[in-house]
Amino acid sequence: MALGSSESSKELAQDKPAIALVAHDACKKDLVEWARFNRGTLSAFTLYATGTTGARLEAETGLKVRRLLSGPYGGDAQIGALVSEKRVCCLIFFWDPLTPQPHDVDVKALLRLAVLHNIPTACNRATADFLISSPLLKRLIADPNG
Ligand SMILES: O=C(CO)COP(=O)(O)O
Repeated sequence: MALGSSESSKELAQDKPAIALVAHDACKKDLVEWARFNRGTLSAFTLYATGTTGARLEAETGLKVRRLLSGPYGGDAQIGALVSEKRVCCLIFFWDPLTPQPHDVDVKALLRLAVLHNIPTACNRATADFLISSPLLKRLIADPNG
């Protein structure tokens, strides 16, 4: 998979569980704030994000992010593939309920795949708080393959 950010091969080889992070433009500030607040926990995971979301997360939180394509250019579809292969344990997707998106079909497909493959998904900050503080997530950090 083509990744946008440069990481050492050592980091790529680490067997950490992975989380996917995505936010529409109106929600990016909220996601960045949430990620900054949860920086410690998130650093235990490999983080994937769509292009612009990932760039903001890296710049504003210091977290390392594997950046995929921007959402409207296929990033949601790439996250959908990770979800379908169960390569991410959670999806944090702050989607904008007030603005039409040119790639709405991709957004819908991603959310459908997350439900289909039973991937825990947070679409707002309150749910993301529950997810990130779940004991199940802590168990996954301790045993990524468990
Ligand atoms: O459009 C998106 C999700 O549908 C997000 O894409 P960006 O992170 O590239 O803005």
